[in-house]
Amino acid sequence: MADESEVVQRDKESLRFFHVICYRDPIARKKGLDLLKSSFDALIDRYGSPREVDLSSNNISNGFDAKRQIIEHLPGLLRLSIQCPFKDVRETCKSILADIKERKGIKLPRKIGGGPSHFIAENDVVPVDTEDEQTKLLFMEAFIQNNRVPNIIQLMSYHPDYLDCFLKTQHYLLHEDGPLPFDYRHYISIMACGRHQCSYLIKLQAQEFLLHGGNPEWLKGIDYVPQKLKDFLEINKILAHRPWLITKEHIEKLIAGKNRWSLSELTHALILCTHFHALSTFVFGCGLNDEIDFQNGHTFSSNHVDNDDSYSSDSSSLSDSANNSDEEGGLSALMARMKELTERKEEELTIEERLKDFAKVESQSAEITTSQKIPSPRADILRYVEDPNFTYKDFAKRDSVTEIPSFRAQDYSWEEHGFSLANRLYNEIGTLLDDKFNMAYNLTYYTMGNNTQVDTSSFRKAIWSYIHCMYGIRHDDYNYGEVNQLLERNLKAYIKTVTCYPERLTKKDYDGVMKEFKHSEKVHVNLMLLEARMQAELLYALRAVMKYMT
Ligand SMILES: CC(C)C[C@H](N)C(=O)O
Repeated sequence: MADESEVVQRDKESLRFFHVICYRDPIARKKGLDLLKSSFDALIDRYGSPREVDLSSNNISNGFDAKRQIIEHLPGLLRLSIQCPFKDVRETCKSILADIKERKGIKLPRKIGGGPSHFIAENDVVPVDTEDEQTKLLFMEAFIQNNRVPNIIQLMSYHPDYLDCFLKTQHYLLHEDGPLPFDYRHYISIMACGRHQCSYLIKLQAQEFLLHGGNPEWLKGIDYVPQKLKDFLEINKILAHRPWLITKEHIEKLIAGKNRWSLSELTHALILCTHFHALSTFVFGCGLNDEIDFQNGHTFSSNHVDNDDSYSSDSSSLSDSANNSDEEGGLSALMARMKELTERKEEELTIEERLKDFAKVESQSAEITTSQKIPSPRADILRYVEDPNFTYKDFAKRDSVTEIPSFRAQDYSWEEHGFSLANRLYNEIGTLLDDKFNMAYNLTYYTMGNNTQVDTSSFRKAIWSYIHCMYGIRHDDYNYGEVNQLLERNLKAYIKTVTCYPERLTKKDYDGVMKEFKHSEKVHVNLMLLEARMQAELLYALRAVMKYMT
């Protein structure tokens, strides 16, 4: 087997190799495709010859012989032949593959895993070659930004308006002008995903890290990175699992420390890491498969049996009620409760009553047991993580209840405070995030399962508020009694697992909740979980920055 640095090197070459086609402009793309085709022609011609191949035009010659190069690029070609929004790219790659097989008899890899998610059947997902104009443009955008349409993007495309905001923000955070250098951005993303053992995103970010000139040594783990990055590990850890513990001293330590983070750099880093913590929850919540060209995404063996059940075979589930098929009355009962709440006049609750309701939801949440399937992190993830046993702990069970009161959203809210501070320290990001939060919060199609013209706002609000509640954030004007009326225990358990312990979620958990919802709606719920959690983390982080500054 190749040693690790060789694998890293190979990834890098391969990415560069395929980078030549990532253009919106068809003429530029055509040039790239011609180059790709002629490169492979040259490789095929020299196949078997031990001579080094010189493809100096895109500088990929690195001592690999032609045969090895061809084989190493096959997974990439396979990916492009299937999962690219540009037809010309798909067709060219298909013909190159056919050529390789025909002229040299090389066995081609096959895709495994059936689509972007192992929770959702492939033909229930929006295809990459969709005819829908808006989605098509978004896929093209995503392809140019990421050199691929990642599974995660394909899944989000159930909700194109949201995807639009998402792509803009992620592109801005990772690829546009900003306080942090590119290698730092991708490395911080990797460290963030490490907190939830999200190897899927780690692999994607490691590729980007290399593509943007990152030092391959760093991918050996946190012992190989500059101290400045290491200093960020602690705040990353706390933010990921117990953000209420962040204080201005954490900020101070980084700003005034030996390795001096500027306030802008730190803001960039904090936003990046909240973005990737939250994104990790989405990856697990929707059961994303590895990309086709990742090791688990394809096979060269002809007798490989697709084992899509590998995730569902797990017998542990969220809670006892997971086995209850009728979910406390099902969708019609839920809709009746929603209707009742909307029609009932706003109850005049006293402050004490509201506080009590909040505390009740909070302590009930602490009683909910989540999936017991605790995966042990693999070495390739652990190397980016410090103190892996530090995880979410119920806010209601925090050690110093008196010292850490719940977070009053009215005292420090996204709209009034977080938004402008973010914009001030890192130009424009506040606006982008604001659009994305609003989109996720307000998105509705007025449907629920097979029902149309449904006002779903109370249900969506309950989800959002419940997540904030698990992180100790209280909205004065919300009636927390609604959470208990609208979110049955099993759904709460799912929300808690995805949000706080995403790495523990199983297919059975996904199948066991919101049974009458469509997959697109389950993904919709997951998008809300992602955004509400990101906002919760960010509120704590920005409040600490504000306290440091004043
Ligand atoms: C999460 C879903 C129940 C949302 C619903 N489909 C809506 O249009 O609002």
